[in-house]
Amino acid sequence: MSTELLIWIVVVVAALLAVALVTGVVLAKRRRISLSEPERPKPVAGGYQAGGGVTFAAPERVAEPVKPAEPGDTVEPAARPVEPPVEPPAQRAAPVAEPPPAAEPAAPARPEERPGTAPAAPPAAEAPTAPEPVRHPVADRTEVDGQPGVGDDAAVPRDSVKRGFVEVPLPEEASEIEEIEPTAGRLERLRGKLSRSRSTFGQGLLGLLGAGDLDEDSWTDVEDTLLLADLGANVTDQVVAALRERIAARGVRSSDDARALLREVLIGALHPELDRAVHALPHSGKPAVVLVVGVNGVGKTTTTGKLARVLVADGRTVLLGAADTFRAAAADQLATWGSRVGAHTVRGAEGADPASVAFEAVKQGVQEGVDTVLIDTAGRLHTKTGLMDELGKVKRVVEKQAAVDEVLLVLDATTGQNGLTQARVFAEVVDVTGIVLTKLDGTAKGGIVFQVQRELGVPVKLVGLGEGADHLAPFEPAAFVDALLG
Ligand SMILES: Nc1nc2c(ncn2[C@@H]2O[C@H](COP(=O)(O)OP(=O)(O)OP(=O)(O)O)[C@@H](O)[C@H]2O)c(=O)[nH]1
Repeated sequence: MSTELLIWIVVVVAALLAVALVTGVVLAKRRRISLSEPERPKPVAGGYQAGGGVTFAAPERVAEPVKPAEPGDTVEPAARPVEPPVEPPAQRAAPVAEPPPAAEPAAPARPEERPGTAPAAPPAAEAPTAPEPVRHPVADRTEVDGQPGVGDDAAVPRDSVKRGFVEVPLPEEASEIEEIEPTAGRLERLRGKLSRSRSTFGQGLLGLLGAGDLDEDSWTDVEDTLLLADLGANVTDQVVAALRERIAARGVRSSDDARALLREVLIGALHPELDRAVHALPHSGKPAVVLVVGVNGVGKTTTTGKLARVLVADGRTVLLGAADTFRAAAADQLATWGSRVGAHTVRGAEGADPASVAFEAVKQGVQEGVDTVLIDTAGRLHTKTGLMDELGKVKRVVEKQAAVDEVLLVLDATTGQNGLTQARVFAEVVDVTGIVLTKLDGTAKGGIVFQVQRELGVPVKLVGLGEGADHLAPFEPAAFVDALLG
């Protein structure tokens, strides 16, 4: 081989090596670029199984672009202008910035006028006339047969003058943020709390079905047991029909057979396929907004606090909005829950416009970049129109800042049919996306879960099983039925 040929071979090999080297560097760079894609601080789409056991999700839909906050945003064009503030009660006055006197209607209580407060709901363009300030009859608790009234049954006038948003100090911070019990398997762990339901419902049915041949009288007893446990006529018919059909097809020879069959039918009646994720994850660069609605006393504030704990335990940041301005203690209660988990609470003065507090809460939530804003609302309105007006306004005003992802209707399981009546009223006025059934520990009528879901066509997502801070569990049909059957 000539020297010249050797030189050519060396040159060609060197050139090939150089090309390979350059290609390698380019590919490596490309790979680095795709790797260094700006990391999202938090997942913004799709759901995930929370380590805590409650499933949280961001909504599937792409949130519609929301309008930036503009002057006049807190009040719809047709809505009443922000009215002059009422003097706060003396006992609450301490560090609360004094609102301007009612005699100056053109200067409603606006947060930007207070030192250290971000601008909130600006007043409507038109200056309101000066109506006589009227106090909310806070002491009035509307009761119907011992139950809180709703819709036309409630009697609290809402035409009183509303005060604007007022920043007040939070109750003393808890000395240290509390340890939060993991929520995985909570329903199982709280199984004992359902014992009253269990004895009436599960054990009674198992006794009847496991007793051998069932005659018409036995089926009537099965029906009665289901009705007594508050399953309601429709669900009872459905469950009995399914049991009769399957027993005829397969027969029941042992108590294990009876248990397996009953379990299968009851789980089916709870529609395990429904999406029970709580839509509380941020999306489109904004916090998720969860409205908690329901009549007074059902456990809205407690549930909001417990839910904040679950989210915080799951590594989320939460801001609470105390839009239940009807009762000052409700805001104190919520702020205390917040301080226990390190969540900030935005609140207004007693009797303030709930929509302005909700607006301010979501605004601050967006500014602070929190994951979730939980808004506790009031449910004391004297007519269905009043309820619709107020909840509709809260929702509309909030949506100027960020989409409302979840409307959780809180129902007290111990109120039976009254709870269902409330549920129907709320479902008519606001688009309920999930139900929280509280006080299941205090009733022998766990069957209300079946009825509520069927009536509203909305899944029960969470259940309250006690007054304890961690007594809120995700609703899982199979675990619930197992708890009932013992
Ligand atoms: N046993 C039991 N009690 C509960 C549960 N959830 C809430 N409670 C209690 O129910 C009572 C009322 O709860 P709140 O959270 O104040 O109810 P609310 O709906 O916010 O009431 P208002 O602010 O008056 O509208 C409190 O004593 C709670 O401790 C539960 O799951 N089980």
